[in-house]
Amino acid sequence: MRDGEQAPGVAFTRREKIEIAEALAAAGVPEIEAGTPAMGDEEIETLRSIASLKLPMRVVAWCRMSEQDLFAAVSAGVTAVNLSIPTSDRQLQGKLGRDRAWALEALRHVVGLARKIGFTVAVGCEDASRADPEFLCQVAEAARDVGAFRLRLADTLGVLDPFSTYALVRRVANATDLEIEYHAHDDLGLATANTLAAVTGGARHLSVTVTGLGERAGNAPLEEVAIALRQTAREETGIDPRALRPLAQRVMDAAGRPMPRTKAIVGEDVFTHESGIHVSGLLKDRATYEALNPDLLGRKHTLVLGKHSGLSAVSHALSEQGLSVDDARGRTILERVREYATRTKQNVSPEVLRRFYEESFTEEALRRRHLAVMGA
Ligand SMILES: CC(=O)SCCNC(=O)CCNC(=O)[C@H](O)C(C)(C)COP(=O)(O)OP(=O)(O)OC[C@H]1O[C@@H](n2cnc3c(N)ncnc32)[C@H](O)[C@@H]1OP(=O)(O)O
Ligand SMILES: O=C(O)CCC(=O)C(=O)O
Repeated sequence: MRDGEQAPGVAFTRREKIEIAEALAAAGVPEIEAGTPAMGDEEIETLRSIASLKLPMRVVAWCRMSEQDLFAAVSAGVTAVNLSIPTSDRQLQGKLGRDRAWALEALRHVVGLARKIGFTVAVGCEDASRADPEFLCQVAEAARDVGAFRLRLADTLGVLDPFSTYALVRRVANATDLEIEYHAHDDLGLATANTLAAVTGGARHLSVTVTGLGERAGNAPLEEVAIALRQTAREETGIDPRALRPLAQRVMDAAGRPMPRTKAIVGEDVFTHESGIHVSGLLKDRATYEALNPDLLGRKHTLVLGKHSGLSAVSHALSEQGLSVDDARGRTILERVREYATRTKQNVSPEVLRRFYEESFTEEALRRRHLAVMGA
């Protein structure tokens, strides 16, 4: 809810954030980063409202590594904070005019203070992907010494690939007994792959956003990570797969963005089949073209008719209307299906298919008469 709402032009109302928090909890999400108290009174009140719901999840406030942000989190009534510090020299120097020694000192001071106040504290390593891994290990050691429970490694600019993610996470995870979180960005389209690589490297906490909504190209999508972990690594996340699509739609509505039809796991078309070869295979044995069982997500396969359909698809669609055709008539109808799909750029509805079926008799009669005239 924090990085997701950083997507350009996305701005949730308090009511929307509360409803999204409730939906996330209902879906089994164990933790939300619900907002940034430093943004001011409205955000603080929203965080306070979410925290007061006492949902079965940890509600975290995102803060810079500063006393000021920490006190804003106190006003927000949350019990957990992510205290973020730039960790690359580029960012430390370029945006703060600081160095590594300052970062370690600020971390010890602010995390120590947060622990005294009673917060559960995670430390966010901004731009960890461009940081010296040795320095990240020092950050981990300092964070652990002053009572943080987790270290977040953020690929803030989305520059890593799965191999470099694995190496980075492994290196830091081996050097600390803090729990490791990985926070991916999708600038290279690798956020989900990198997040899975981070798990293999030792991360047990994953920053994700619904549909991958987030800063610039966004983050790793919750739905992709949850289902990919289950399918490829046999890791259960506790997320209810059936909740993912309604959740994604709710968030897209609040974000004022259309859901891409091809969006993995939750998009309209991801279990829709048009190509003749696929449809023919599915009709014989659905396992031929099914990697992910749609039942898991409360969804089902849909067969549609279009430019790439074959005879099996046409015969099947007609049989669903109680109609049957021989191959010759089926192929006549298939020609019309292809022509229609190309001309209208739409699939053929059952009503249009029925019309093609009915008209195929007239066409045949006309063709017969034409042949008879030619013969005469
Ligand atoms: C990678 C990420 O996603 S980081 C999270 C990004 N999230 C946001 O920016 C949340 C929305 N932001 C805001 O509402 C505002 O930027 C605020 C309230 C946080 C700060 O607003 P302003 O006081 O007006 O500052 P402004 O936005 O101009 O600049 C950000 C300041 O934070 C400082 N800063 C950035 N990161 C850190 C950090 N980890 N620790 C301490 N200070 C930091 C910058 O140096 C800059 O301060 P400066 O102007 O003294 O150099
Ligand atoms: O430092 C953090 O908590 C991560 C912040 C973030 O969103 C990022 O670096 O992309």
